[in-house]
Amino acid sequence: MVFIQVAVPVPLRQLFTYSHTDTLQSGVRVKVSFGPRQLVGIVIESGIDIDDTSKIKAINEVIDSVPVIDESLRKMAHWLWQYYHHAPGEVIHAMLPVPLRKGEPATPSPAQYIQVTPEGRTTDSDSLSRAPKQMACLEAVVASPLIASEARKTFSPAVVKALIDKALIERVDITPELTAQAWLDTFDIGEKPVPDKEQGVAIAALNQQHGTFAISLLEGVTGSGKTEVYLQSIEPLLKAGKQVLILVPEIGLTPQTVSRFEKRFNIPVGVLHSQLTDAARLSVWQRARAGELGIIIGTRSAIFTPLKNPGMIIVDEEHDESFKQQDGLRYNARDLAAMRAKEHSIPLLLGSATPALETLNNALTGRFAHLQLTRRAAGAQSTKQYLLDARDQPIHYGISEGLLTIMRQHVNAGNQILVFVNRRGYAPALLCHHCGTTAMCKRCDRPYTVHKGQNRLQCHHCGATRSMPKECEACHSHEMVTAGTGTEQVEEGLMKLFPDAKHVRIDSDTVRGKDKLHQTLDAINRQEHQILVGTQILSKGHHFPHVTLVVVLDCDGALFSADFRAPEKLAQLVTQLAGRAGRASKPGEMWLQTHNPHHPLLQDLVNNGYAHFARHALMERKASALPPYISQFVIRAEATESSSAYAFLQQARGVLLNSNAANTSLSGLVPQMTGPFPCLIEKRQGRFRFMLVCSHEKRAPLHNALRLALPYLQGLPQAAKVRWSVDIDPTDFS
Ligand SMILES: Nc1ncnc2c1ncn2[C@@H]1O[C@H](COP(=O)(O)OP(=O)(O)OP(=O)(O)O)[C@@H](O)[C@H]1O
Ligand SMILES: [Zn+2]
Repeated sequence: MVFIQVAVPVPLRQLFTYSHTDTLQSGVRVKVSFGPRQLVGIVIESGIDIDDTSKIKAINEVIDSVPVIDESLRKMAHWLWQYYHHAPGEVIHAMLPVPLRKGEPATPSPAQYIQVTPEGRTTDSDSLSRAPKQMACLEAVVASPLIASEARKTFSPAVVKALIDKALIERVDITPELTAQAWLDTFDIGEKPVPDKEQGVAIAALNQQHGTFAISLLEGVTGSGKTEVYLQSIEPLLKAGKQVLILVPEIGLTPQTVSRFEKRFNIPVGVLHSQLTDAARLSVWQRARAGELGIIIGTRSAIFTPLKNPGMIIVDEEHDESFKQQDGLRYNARDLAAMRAKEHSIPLLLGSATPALETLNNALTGRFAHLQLTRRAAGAQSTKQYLLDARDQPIHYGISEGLLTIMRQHVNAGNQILVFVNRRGYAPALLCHHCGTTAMCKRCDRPYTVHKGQNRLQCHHCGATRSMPKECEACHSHEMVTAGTGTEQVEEGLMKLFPDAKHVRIDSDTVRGKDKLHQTLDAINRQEHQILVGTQILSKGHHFPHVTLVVVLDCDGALFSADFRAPEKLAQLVTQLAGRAGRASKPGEMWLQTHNPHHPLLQDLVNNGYAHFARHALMERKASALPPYISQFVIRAEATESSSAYAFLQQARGVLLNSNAANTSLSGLVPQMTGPFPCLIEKRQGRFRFMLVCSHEKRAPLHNALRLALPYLQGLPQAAKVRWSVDIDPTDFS
């Protein structure tokens, strides 16, 4: 009898012991009984010693003969549950594609193909001369078997059926064979520009790092040719049969990036994002694991993709918030990428025009290599930035008259303009003109956003919608008015102000799904639209060669946020938006409309640019003892009674003080705590939300304090009444 430690997918911060007749390899999946349920777990260690064996249950079934999680990923899993203080079983499940979590086979299953029959092989295809489609299909199948569904799509189901009826082709189940380094069959280096001096320096530096662990920040202004540096620095790796994993923030970015990589190297690229089916994700996982794919491009969770011959990891737009998961296992894929690169002894490249302050600090202190591209590629000029003082100006649909004049100049010159609005919908509130009562989402205590096109109200915190009220709930007056401006209203206004210009709105209401976004972006670049109105989506890495003006209608809200990261986020957004203008031959400009034209942040950003702002912001963080100069974690609690959430965190505060004081004589190990105080969004979906922020100048004692406290937190009397969670290195305080 062998005792085996298994990670079981339950929200408990521990491993569980089961028995088996033989030792099992670490990383294979097993089915085990857990209470009344049967769950799929992962073997962590075989042959452990335990004292009391009386209650140990046997493993019900061993699923894999080969581990689904290799040693390097196992080490990463271990690091994840230690560092994020998360349940091991949940960590491992998060790392696996969904079908594998359910216990389905890890190797490719047979798929239906069509192949040529002996009769078909000897048939003279001229005999089909009167059926050219059948002839083409037969010729293709003779060359190599085709996946049945794809053959039906290419040649039509009728053609396939006709050939089957004539017994020239037949259906067979074939298990796809995966071949390592299969991409080398077609690998070819397409046309590429000659790198400029700075790109050349960066590429040479990266070439030196092959086969060793190193982290580099590629800090390159928008349009400076960062992607070109990625392409040229991975070229020798791919040629040598090494795989490259590239993380990108948004799904909208993926199509453009993917085709650029595919075209350059004439190889298939594995794509991973949340809109794929489970089966498609599994297929990429299998092909990457077998070493068949040379390039894998994906969003956050792609960092868990197994690689047979890893050569390099790239995180593009590394500052992007989407790399941090904000629920469940709250990991940061950028930090994980560093762990993985270290484990595989390969380089990690972080690229951004607006690096996160954490990353920039690592580069400035020499922990990361610092590569810089200070000029735009191919002679494009940088975008000039200006502040537009909106005070005392008439405002139409959120646009001041001064701004309108500038917009007219660009529109009349036949150029495209991009209008950024920070919220979707028509207006962020609906109120009664008579008594002033605002239509509120009761579950979130927040005003509903007006969506005029749908004639509905929607809560942007919980997603709840309701029909547009005809009268005020409080006084029954029929005069309802909107307050504030969203994309829908700005679009409506622009239609009136610029009746001859074609416009398009881009926000999550108008572009659902990546295909719609992709089509819209293509239409923009074919100049089918002249005025683009939209939200954050527009800021994400798109190449708009015809845009010469970017306007930001309202950035004042972010200037006074309680979140210490708000200035950094605003500066990144503004700089990325500015980066969409003047990317080709025509110069671009950006105007920020504000009621605070003398605000130091805006002045610094507009006059000195992000690079200067960021270095200055780092000094401020240091002076105020904020990350990256200290470490933080947050305990959040939510409950239907606000007193329960508050009381739980009060008790948690006590535990953190006492358990650490009891366990150590050094009072310096007790974290500094602020709170409990309400989250920036105080209530969501009927639950009141509070947080306790814990900080310490050193990471190790901070994590140690949490480790000591966690078992007590689970047992607190209030713990059963609240939903609570721990967030390590939090980035979002909403
Ligand atoms: N050395 C070069 N010579 C000529 N053209 C180049 C060169 N490097 C890049 N380009 C071109 O310049 C444009 C911008 O380059 P690229 O997309 O690589 O920049 P980027 O820094 O990744 O952009 P962003 O971060 O703003 O999305 C592209 O059209 C690219 O083909
Ligand atoms: Zn709500």
